[in-house]
Amino acid sequence: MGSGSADFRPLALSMGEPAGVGVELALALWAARRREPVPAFVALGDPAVFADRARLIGLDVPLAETEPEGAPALFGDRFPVLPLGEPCRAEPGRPDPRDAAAVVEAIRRGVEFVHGGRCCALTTLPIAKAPLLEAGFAHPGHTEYLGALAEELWGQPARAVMLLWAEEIAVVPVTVHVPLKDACAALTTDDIVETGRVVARDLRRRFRIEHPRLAVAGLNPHAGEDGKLGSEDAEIVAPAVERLKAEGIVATGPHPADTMFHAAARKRYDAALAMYHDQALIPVKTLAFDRAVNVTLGLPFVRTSPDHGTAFDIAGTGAGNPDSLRAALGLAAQLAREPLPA
Ligand SMILES: NC(=O)C1=CN([C@@H]2O[C@H](COP(=O)(O)OP(=O)(O)OC[C@H]3O[C@@H](n4cnc5c(N)ncnc54)[C@H](O)[C@@H]3O)[C@@H](O)[C@H]2O)C=CC1
Ligand SMILES: NCC(=O)COP(=O)(O)O
Repeated sequence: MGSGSADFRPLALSMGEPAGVGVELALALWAARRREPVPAFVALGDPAVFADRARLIGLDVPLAETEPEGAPALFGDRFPVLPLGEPCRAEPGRPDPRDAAAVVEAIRRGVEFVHGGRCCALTTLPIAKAPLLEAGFAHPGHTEYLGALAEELWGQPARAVMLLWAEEIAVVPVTVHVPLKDACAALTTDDIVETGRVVARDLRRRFRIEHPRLAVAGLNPHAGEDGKLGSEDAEIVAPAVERLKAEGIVATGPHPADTMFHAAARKRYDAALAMYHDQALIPVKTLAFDRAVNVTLGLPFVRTSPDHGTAFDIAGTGAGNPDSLRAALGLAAQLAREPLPA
């Protein structure tokens, strides 16, 4: 199915939050694989979570426990799953912080499989941040954790950057999982420049855009209105744009964020750099909620995710739309196939 021939390494698919919608979206995509092929993956997590959810939503999905190497050949007939961690306790829609270790383990093992050449890339099912943080997890999201894992396993510094990508829009938040008041206070010229460098490099290397055009948003209304509505645009953002340009990166801004995302404006850039999480994610989720993919740039491997979260309100109903996960799996397989230019 898709790349489900035995010649291909599978994608690693981490279980995500076992109470969330991700589990059933993966099952639904597998169940529909003959109509709409998906790249072969191996799900990493508690097999009972997948089996119970399939039963609950009325899908006939035979599971097969396997190591990654066995997944491509199995994929046509069985849903491949590699058991990890302890049995999970969550019920659909009701997360249990005692599952945190298993959730984190699935992500870590996925990265290890990619590092070891046993999987071609990682796609993550959504996690809920609160139960993980409650259980003592040290990172506010996958992005930050993946940066730390990359440094640990590859032994080189990694600046993990969140890109939300769809055909019609691509956005990058410079500050990510940070409370808004702290994001404003923490924003620095260096952060914008370093993020811009990663985006320009990876759009070129991974997305094959030869001269990526970056549009940098201002922080304040009307990008500060000549300093009358805040000084950060002139003092922090504008110097970052100048530094990126001086390095030969095509960058413009600071642009008033409210007028950067309409159709004509989006034609002028390949990615928008936003100064905080919602400035980036509101436009992409408004325009392309069921298609957009979260891609982590700046890593020595490919990681994608659907753009949405755990959707506890519909978990266990079978009503979730799997299209963003389908796009995430497809993009991961596509990016992993492309050899990286120097
Ligand atoms: N990549 C990840 O791990 C992500 C995790 N999250 C986490 O998810 C949790 C819930 O976040 P929310 O802000 O509520 O966002 P959410 O995306 O989980 O849900 C927002 C709304 O969209 C709907 N929705 C989401 N995915 C859907 C799908 N596939 N089909 C149909 N409807 C869908 C939900 O039912 C809900 O009404 C939080 O803990 C958040 O941290 C959020 C975004 C990404
Ligand atoms: N809102 C996007 C999001 O929270 C996803 O973050 P991550 O877990 O992929 O870092």
